[in-house]
Order: sequence, then structure tokens, then C-alpha cells
Amino acid sequence: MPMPTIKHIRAYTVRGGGADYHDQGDGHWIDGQISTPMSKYPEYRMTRKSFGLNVLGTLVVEVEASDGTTGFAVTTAGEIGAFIVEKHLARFVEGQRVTDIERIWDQMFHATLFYGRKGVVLNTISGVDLALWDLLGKIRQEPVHAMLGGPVRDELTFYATGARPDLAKQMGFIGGKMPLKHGPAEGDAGLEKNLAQLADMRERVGNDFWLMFDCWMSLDVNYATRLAQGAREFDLKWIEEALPPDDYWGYAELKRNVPTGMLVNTGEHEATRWGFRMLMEMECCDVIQPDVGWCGGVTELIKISALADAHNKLVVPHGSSVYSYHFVVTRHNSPFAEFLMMAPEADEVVPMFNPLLLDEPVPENGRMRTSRLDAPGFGVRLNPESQLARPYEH
Ligand SMILES: C[C@H](O)[C@H](O)CC(=O)C(=O)O
Ligand SMILES: [Mg+2]
Repeated sequence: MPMPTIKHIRAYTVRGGGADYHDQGDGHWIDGQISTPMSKYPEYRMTRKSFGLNVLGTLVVEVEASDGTTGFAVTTAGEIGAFIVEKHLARFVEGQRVTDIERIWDQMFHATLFYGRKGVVLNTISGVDLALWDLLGKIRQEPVHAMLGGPVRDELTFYATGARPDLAKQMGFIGGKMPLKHGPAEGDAGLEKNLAQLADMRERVGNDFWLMFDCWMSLDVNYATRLAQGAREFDLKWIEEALPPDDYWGYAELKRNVPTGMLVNTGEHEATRWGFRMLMEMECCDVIQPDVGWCGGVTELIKISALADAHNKLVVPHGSSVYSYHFVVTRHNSPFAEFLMMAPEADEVVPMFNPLLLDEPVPENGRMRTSRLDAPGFGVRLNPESQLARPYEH
């Protein structure tokens, strides 16, 4: 039977959680006081929504094959992403065979170079790429992890990101990553408060549990070095995204400065093999954290991960739910995964892309059997109750 071709690609937007997990209601821990690159402006310090963290919303990309099979994926790109898919990328997708993912990726990337390279354009390309992998899996009746070479372990192990590592420990996770609250603009008093929060959490969780700080691009080398040195006595496992993503030189300096054994992790807002090549060749970090919905999709993550392997770096993708689980389970240099606690108080496990997907698996006791990922494609369905809009058509 000839391989089906792609008949249609459609782009939708949806608000309220989903792939734009920052798009939450008021009072959610993820919108509490968190140190950001905007924290130097007091008027944008207390919530991240105040400076527009949730402006994009979720993009849903749907691809339909000539045999009627559909695949889809979600990412953070909203209406801008929908425009790019419908008005620009569709031409590289429609009419191609469903197996032509590599060529479609190459054409999408090179045709958008003049306004793309990173950020929302790469989020959008990632969304299309993930939808194509989902479609291929559904046509082949295989999970994406099988198409990537198959699992290398029987279960995934998770650390939790959220405001309550103490509760995450009770829920069976191997570690807890807290958002850093206070940035350099709050001076030494803020630094002391950050360290006091870590000390308090170490007291609550005891010694046999990882604790990490997520600094969300907000520090400078001097502050990050002092934070890392102060955090040593509380056994901070890693300091994450301490600096703006373009400051490769700063990361290299920070990595030289941190106490022996403390890891420097980054890459959540980096994209493509070329961006990660900079991080690796400049010795910026120990662990890279690409988001498969932002870095270029699975097609690009395969390349990033191979590059990391050759540099003896671990790849622990940022969030991204099933899209990263199917990858992590197939790679030796991805020994554990992140789970983002999306309950408003970080006090229970809820699906990360809640309420957009159905059948989205979640860790139980901090673990997930690989068999939970055994459905075709990425194994998830769009919740039919989602209020999808299609702002552009081609
Ligand atoms: C909690 C962080 O500020 C951010 O919202 C998520 C993140 O960076 C991560 O999960 O890592
Ligand atoms: Mg992070």
C-alpha cells in the first residue's frame, strides 16, 4: 500500500492551561513572586502575568493524511504560531508523504531563517514536527518511542517542579525544583531570603532528596555565584537557567565558579542543534534541558541529544509531558524526567497540559511504567470540550 500523503494542516488556538502552562488563573503558584529578567522593575516583580508571561497561549496543530488518519500536537505559540502555520509552513507540509518529516523540517527551518531561528518560530516548527510524528505513529500503529528505537528502560523516574518540594517528596518524586523568588535587584536581603527558603526546605525534606533552584534567566554571574556558594551547605543539586540564554560566556564562567559537585543546568529557552552546540562547546553547563515543544521538535531533539552524548552531557528535557516522555525513555543519556506540578498549590499530581489532553499519563509515586506510553503516536487525544479557535485559514 502506498504511503499516505498529508492532505491538510490546520492550526488552532486555545486559552487556559494546555501547552502554555503559564496561562493559569490567579493565585496559581506558577504566577507567584518568581525572580525573572523583569524583576528589576518593581511594577513587574510580584506576578509574571504582569509582564505578559501568558500572552501567547496554546497552539494546536492538526495534520490529516490522505487515508483520513489525523495527528496533532500542542505547543506554546498561540495566534502568532497559527499564522505561521497557515500562511507559511503549510506549503511545505501538504502534499508530502507522511514519512517525509526530515525534509519538511529542513524546509520549514530554512524558509523561516530570515525571521526565525529561535523563539516563537521554533515553537511553531516544533508543534508541526510533533504533529507529524504523531500522525506517522498513528498510521504505523506504533508509539513514537518505538519509532525512535525503542525504550532503554522499563520505567521513567521523575523530579517535580513546583512551590512545594516537601509535598513532592511525599508523592514519591526523587527531587524538587523550586522557583527562585528574589532577584539581584532585591540585593543582599533578597539573597538571604532565597537561602533561608532553601534551608527551610532542606529541613523539611531531609538529606536524601534533591533540591534545585530554577532561576528562570534572572541572575548575573556574580549573584548566581554567591547563591551557589551559599547554597552549598544545603546541598543544592543544581542551579538552573541562572543567566539570560544568550550569555554563553557568563554560563561558562558560572560553571567554573560553582562548588564542586553542584550542577549548572540550562537550555530550556535554547533552540536547534546550533544553539545547543554553543552551550556544549563553550562548556556552559552539565545538563541540557531542551523543551521538545520549543527546541525544534523530536526531529531536532534527536540531533541535540546525539551531540550531547558525544560531549558527555545529560539531556533532561524541560516539561513538555508526553512529547518528552517518548524521547527520554529511548535515550541512555536521559536518565530521569521533569514533571511540572500544575495543581495551583502544587499539592497534587494533575496532568501537565490539563485540561487540553485526554489520556495524558502522569507519574504515580514519582514513576511511570514505559507501558503507559504504548499507544500509537504520542498516545493522547484532544479534549473535545476544548474551545478551539481557528484564527487563520489557507
Ligand atoms: C517554575 C519556572 O519558573 C518555570 O515556570 C518552569 C520552568 O522553568 C521549569 O519547569 O524548568
Ligand atoms: Mg526551568
